[in-house]
Amino acid sequence: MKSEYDILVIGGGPGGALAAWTAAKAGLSACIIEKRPAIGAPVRCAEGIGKELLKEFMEPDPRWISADIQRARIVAPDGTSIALDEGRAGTEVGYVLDRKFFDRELVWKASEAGADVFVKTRAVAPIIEEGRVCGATVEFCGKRCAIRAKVTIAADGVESKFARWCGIDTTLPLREMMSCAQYLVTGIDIDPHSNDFYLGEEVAPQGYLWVFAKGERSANIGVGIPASKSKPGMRAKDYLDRFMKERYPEGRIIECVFGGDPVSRPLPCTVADGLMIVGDAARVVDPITGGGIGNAMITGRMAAEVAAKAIAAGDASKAALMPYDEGWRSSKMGRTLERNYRVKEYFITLSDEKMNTLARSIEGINFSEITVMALLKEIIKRNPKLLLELKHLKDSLG
Ligand SMILES: Cc1cc2nc3c(=O)[nH]c(=O)nc-3n(C[C@H](O)[C@H](O)[C@H](O)COP(=O)(O)OP(=O)(O)OC[C@H]3O[C@@H](n4cnc5c(N)ncnc54)[C@H](O)[C@@H]3O)c2cc1C
Repeated sequence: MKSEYDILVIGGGPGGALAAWTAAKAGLSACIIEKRPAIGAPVRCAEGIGKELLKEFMEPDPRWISADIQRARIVAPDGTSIALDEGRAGTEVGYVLDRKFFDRELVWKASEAGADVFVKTRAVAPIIEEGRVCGATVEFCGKRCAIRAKVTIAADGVESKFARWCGIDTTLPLREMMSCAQYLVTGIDIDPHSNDFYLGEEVAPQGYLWVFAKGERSANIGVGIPASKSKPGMRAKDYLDRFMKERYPEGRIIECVFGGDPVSRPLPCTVADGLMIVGDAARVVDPITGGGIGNAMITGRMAAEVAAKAIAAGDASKAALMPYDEGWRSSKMGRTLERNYRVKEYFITLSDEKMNTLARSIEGINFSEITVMALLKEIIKRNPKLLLELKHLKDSLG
């Protein structure tokens, strides 16, 4: 293990992999450390990703795609179903990945480009000198050593501690952390090309339940509810078990996933002297869908591009790294995150009755685009009084 790199990346998920891959392609020395013994496992994700977003990074490969999704269904509390069909529409449906292989592929690409990769290697503390982050103390097989870097990229996911250790306030109210439970289920009758979303107080209060096809007779079936709502007997797992019993009693559970998903605004600042924060650690997760794979990749790539320029100029100060923070915030991704946060804050206040009314108002419509925006515009068109309730969203809705 070398003790000095241009870029040290903490975490081998999609955000970290893209940061290291981009840095290595730019000719920088880069290293990823991952605390788990294997990249990509265990999976803590429903594995859905948009097609266009994925293609920005890689051509889809059947080795790491479990299902090609062509339809989506949103099911309101009273069973009213809004069908979205890719044949007639754009592409916010996409693929269901096999993240065990997908994450490995990304890290493999980083390694092929020249990045070093160390698994079972955990960052235990930052190295901070004169207020500047200069790398991390890492633990590997019980031994500790220092890895110094011109820029350290915290890509340590939802449980991120690194940024906090560097003095950044990363506290998150419980109501903005989704508590999730998911089963990989086989032996069930499903539409193998559909992703379904169920809403309502009975299935997932202030959250949603998903059935994401994983193949002909398999699906990721999961529930996310705000951690603040999770109480004995009303945890995400309880809602999931009830749904499974009612809908898929024949299903065989071959994998369980429990984890958190932030649905907050992103961190107020994602850079410091010598430090950049990407992916879930920066909380760039879509507050409506809870999706963060693509945004982790976008921020990972963008961080490394800015870091490369800063290193070339011999200046890795906060000011020199700031174009990363400004860049993603003003990008389409950053604007969508802000808009969807506001939309989510409104939608979690809706009663089941109101959700049913809104769903019924757009039932049977042929959408020309499958996007949150398209759905929202149609809902507003059919329920103009909503505009009063959504006054604060007017600017972002355009
Ligand atoms: C139940 C569930 C379902 C989800 N479904 C979807 C979905 O369908 N679509 C979607 O887009 N997103 C989904 N997400 C979110 C998605 O999983 C994340 O947004 C995505 O993985 C973020 O990538 P990342 O690289 O930022 O972090 P991660 O993928 O979490 O990677 C971070 C890595 O850092 C490592 N690490 C942490 N601390 C250290 C340390 N101190 N030292 C070394 N390594 C460390 C971790 O072990 C981990 O491997 C879901 C999340 C959950 C919980």
